[in-house]
Amino acid sequence: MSLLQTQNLSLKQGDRVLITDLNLTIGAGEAWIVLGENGCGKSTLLASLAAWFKPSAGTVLLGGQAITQLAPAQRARVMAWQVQQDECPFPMTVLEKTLTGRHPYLSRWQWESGADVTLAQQQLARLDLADFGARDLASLSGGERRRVSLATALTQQAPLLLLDEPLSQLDLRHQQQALGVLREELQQGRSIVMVSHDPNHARQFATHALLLFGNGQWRTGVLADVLNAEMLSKLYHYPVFEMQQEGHRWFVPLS
Ligand SMILES: Nc1ncnc2c1ncn2[C@@H]1O[C@H](COP(=O)(O)OP(=O)(O)OP(=O)(O)O)[C@@H](O)[C@H]1O
Repeated sequence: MSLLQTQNLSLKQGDRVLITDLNLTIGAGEAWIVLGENGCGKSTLLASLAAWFKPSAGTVLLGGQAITQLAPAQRARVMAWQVQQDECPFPMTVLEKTLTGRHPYLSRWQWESGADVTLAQQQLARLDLADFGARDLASLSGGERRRVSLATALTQQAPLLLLDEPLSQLDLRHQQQALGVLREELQQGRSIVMVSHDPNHARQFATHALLLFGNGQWRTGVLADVLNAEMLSKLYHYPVFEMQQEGHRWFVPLS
């Protein structure tokens, strides 16, 4: 059975049609990269997969059940959603923020356990944030805060990760580190849907791609079938060419 499925999902923002009749099936262990121009609907799609944004038509099934019929805590035990802008209105330490990833497993007045704290600290350490636990979240740089938000999603230990530009604001080394962490998550059987603005990230972790053209049209499939220079040129309305080196493919914009 698929982990997440959309059936004829259509999304609009105001009068603008973003996605029409999307049929997507995400299985265990699959890694999807979602690509498309600014404003084409990537975040809106993730929000609808997380039952936060109401589609204009169609359904989202999580573990075979309509997502709207699952309670928020039930959904959150299956799916962790890292949003694009993760502003926190309250003063909070990095560890407190990361521990919110355990909230789907706690009852109303229950405190996090020692095991929860250890798990959160482990996720911080995987993203080079071992010494940041006591820091005020508001004092962090943009890239550091982005990594805390990814660590929070990882702490949720959900089978499916919906990640909205998790690598944005990360420097080159931390991007590679985060991609390594995501590959480890895949090896453990988790599934990932990741929005990115760099088609070259696909090569490093993805099995499948979803291309959104911003006018209702979309394309899905295994990476080799969907990702090529012609398709990316069409997607970005800009000429892209493909370079091959040591068996790897790279997509480069023509300048
Ligand atoms: N509340 C709203 N009312 C009207 N239009 C909206 C609203 N929220 C978003 N939009 C528009 O919907 C479109 C899709 O937005 P979305 O955030 O999903 O794009 P995106 O593909 O994630 O973009 P980016 O790459 O810039 O993050 C954009 O044109 C945006 O301006």
